[in-house]
Amino acid sequence: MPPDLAPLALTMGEPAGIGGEIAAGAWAALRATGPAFFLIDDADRLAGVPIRRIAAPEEALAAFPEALPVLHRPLPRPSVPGRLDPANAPAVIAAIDEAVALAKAGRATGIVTNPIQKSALYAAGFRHPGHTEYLAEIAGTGRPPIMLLACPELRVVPVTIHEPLKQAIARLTPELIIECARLTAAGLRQDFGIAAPRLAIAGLNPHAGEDGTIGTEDRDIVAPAVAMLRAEGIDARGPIPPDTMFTAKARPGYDVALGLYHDQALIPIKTLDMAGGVNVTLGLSIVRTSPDHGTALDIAGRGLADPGSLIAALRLAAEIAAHRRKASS
Ligand SMILES: NC(=O)C1=CN([C@@H]2O[C@H](COP(=O)(O)OP(=O)(O)OC[C@H]3O[C@@H](n4cnc5c(N)ncnc54)[C@H](O)[C@@H]3O)[C@@H](O)[C@H]2O)C=CC1
Ligand SMILES: NCC(=O)COP(=O)(O)O
Repeated sequence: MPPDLAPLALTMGEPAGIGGEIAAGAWAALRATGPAFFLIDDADRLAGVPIRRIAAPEEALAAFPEALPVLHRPLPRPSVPGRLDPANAPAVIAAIDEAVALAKAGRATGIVTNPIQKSALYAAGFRHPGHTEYLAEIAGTGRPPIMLLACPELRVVPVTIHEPLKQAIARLTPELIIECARLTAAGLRQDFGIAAPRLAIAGLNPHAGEDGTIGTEDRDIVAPAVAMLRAEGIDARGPIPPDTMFTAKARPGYDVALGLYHDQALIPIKTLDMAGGVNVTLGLSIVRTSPDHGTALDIAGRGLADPGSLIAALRLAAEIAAHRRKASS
């Protein structure tokens, strides 16, 4: 573990979910190798591993090999696994805000977010569909955020994110696809060190529309977007029939697959590697990753939660930070 690097900041996520358990599991897996991180959470609710309360992120590196460093932020009400409590929602959001502020100040190398229960935050007045959109507001660069999910065998980006499917399809335009593709290509260059990313863009309809005979969106929206991207030098292909673009044979042919809506992009990666998938927000001023799964309220507190995706998220955040450091040196 390089001694001079700031640690990563890990947020509490939904206190009734599995965030605390997987944070403990991730610490146990990474304590000897890093990357080092500290958790912003109520230290009193954490169990199973040694905990070290720290007063500042700068104390985390020394503590990390021996105990999980925690910036203690007491919850208004004790958390109960599986039971949502709206009184704790402000603390969940405050942990995200604090992690972002620390990353912006260079006191954290990046942020890794534990899953939030979106409906619980909406009920408490949170106005953003998820972290991705919230982070774009508080740590964005003026461009739309891109949600990329990555596992060793596949990267995917949904062009439209958290919105009803009907609305997502109605909103599809060549411009929307082009903007998403440009930002994705820039993100892969900056954060993954891929000099000339190859983009595969899914079709919308069965067989990518079969020459306009099974829906016209592929011909009229996706194909012009691909042509424009190619004209400006981006290695884009599509519209590709969505049912075959994720096969083992097809995947090595591209660096990222753009799905036109949330589930078109996320179902393949979660099916392929739920335990190893990582959610990354491209286009922020800070590094942000997250496990690919949600709060798992159904298993919270039962010792069943797999920390694999969080471990992968911590490792990937450190790798992305290293790419950014290299690019700026
Ligand atoms: N980045 C984030 O903050 C995310 C938050 N969510 C939120 O999570 C909440 C629940 O969403 P669901 O659709 O139920 O998805 P989920 O991922 O929480 O659960 C789906 C299934 O996978 C299992 N599972 C999830 N993570 C696991 C792990 N680490 N180990 C073992 N089993 C695991 C659960 O027990 C459940 O059976 C929603 O409010 C959703 O918005 C969902 C995805 C990402
Ligand atoms: N389905 C992925 C997801 O919900 C991720 O949301 P977030 O990272 O934007 O909170």
